[in-house]
Amino acid sequence: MNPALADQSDTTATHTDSFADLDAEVDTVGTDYDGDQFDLADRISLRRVAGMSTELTDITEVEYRQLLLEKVVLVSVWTSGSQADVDNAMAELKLLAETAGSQVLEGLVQRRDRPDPATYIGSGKVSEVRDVVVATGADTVICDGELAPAQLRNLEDRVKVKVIDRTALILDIFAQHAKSAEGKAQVEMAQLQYLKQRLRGWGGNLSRQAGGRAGAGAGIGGRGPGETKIETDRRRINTRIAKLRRELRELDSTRETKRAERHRHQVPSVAIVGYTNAGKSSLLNRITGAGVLVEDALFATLDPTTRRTQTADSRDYTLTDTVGFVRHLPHDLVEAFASTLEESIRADLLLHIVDGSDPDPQGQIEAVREVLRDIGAAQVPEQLVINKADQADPATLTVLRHQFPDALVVSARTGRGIDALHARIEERLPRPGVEVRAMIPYERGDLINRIHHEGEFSTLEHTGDGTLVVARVNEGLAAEVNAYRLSEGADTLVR
Ligand SMILES: Nc1nc2c(ncn2[C@@H]2O[C@H](COP(=O)(O)OP(=O)(O)OP(=O)(O)O)[C@@H](O)[C@H]2O)c(=O)[nH]1
Ligand SMILES: [Mg+2]
Repeated sequence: MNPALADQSDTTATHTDSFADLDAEVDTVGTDYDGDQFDLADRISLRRVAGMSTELTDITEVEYRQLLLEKVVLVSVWTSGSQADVDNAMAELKLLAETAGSQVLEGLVQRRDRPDPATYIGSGKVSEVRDVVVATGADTVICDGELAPAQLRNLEDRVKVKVIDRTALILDIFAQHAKSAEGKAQVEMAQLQYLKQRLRGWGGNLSRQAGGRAGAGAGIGGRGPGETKIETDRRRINTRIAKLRRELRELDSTRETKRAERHRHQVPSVAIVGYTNAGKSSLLNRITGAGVLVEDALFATLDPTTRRTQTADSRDYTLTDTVGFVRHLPHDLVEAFASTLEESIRADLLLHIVDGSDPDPQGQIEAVREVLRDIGAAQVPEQLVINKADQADPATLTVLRHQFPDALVVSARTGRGIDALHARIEERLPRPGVEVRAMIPYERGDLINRIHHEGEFSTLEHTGDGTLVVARVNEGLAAEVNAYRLSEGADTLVR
């Protein structure tokens, strides 16, 4: 082992590997055993060494952490779980980094009981990361997880390139993908909230300043030329957040109007939720022919799309495609996307789509359910739908079927299982609550039409006096149909 890499201060074993050999054996135990590390030179000889390093000379350049990811080194701390878990997590981080537009040069994993409070990875390992950064010409280090501002700062000071965490990475992907005014405002707000906590020097500096100024007699609001950049930035950020919040409230009221409209007509709603890239948009397209963007990319969909469609027995319902979830979805994002996510909370049924071909579908299910709990949608009835059956390992499908007996197995691509899915949606949609018996005159064809879309017929008979109807309808429609009610007591409230 290269002595320069030996780290006496770390008591945990480390495994360092590149993505080319993520499958390599990892040693698991040992206190000061540092793992079967490849000699750095060997490791690097396997990869293209980038010609130039974009080292930052002035640390203030990274102050704002505006991301321009190009050549990155991934760093992760492996605290629990199996080798497969850590591989999956690293593979996902790699996919996220690539989705953000960067080229991944190396993946480094350190096994520790918990991340180092000061530097995330063991402080001794930091110089190893620095070596890799220099040797590969990486310009960014991405850490898996959400790091404390001080951890980011310490790491950045020592590896001397930009260091970002998984949260910032996800925020960046969202920023790149946001298209609608609402989506853009939501992402910007989340980014600003994140940034606000991470202005360099924030904290100590400010209190010193405030004390100094108070002593000099400057009152609250009397911020003059003497204020620090950090303070100015913080105020600018707060002003911007307040403005975004107002904008979002306005945008939300438009959505609220539409939602109220649907509610008045009591159209049942189904929301498609699930892990990112599970095939939610594909399924919306398959069911409604919506033509929504489908992409083999994480977070392709950020704006909810709602389509009206029908069950086989002609009842209308709406189907909404939503933003995908991911493990450890940044809390600021969940908060900023609250209005978008509300579509799910208010739905009558959630179609929870799972990618059956993923290495860890159970992990995806758990992560999605966690976010659902977080946004208060845990009470909404959920239908699990295992997608990509055409691509999934049959053995995995068998296990999933066993574990989740009510789940449906489908393929949005081939159409397999879609009929059963239609039937299941029909079965689980809330039924209209009022049964009516009425003789509807022929000039009220509009009522028949509405019952067709909003209710369920059990009898529909054309007679000399009009159309004899026995049906279940919602309360609003029942009030109108009641004008032609056949006999007292024939309609009963059945809830
Ligand atoms: N083999 C196979 N691929 C599928 C299936 N359904 C979707 N895909 C592919 O999976 C990728 C993601 O599909 P999307 O429908 O965009 O997934 P999504 O859940 O909407 O993803 P985000 O909006 O990014 O969260 C695309 O490349 C699809 O073509 C399926 O049943 N089988
Ligand atoms: Mg999508």
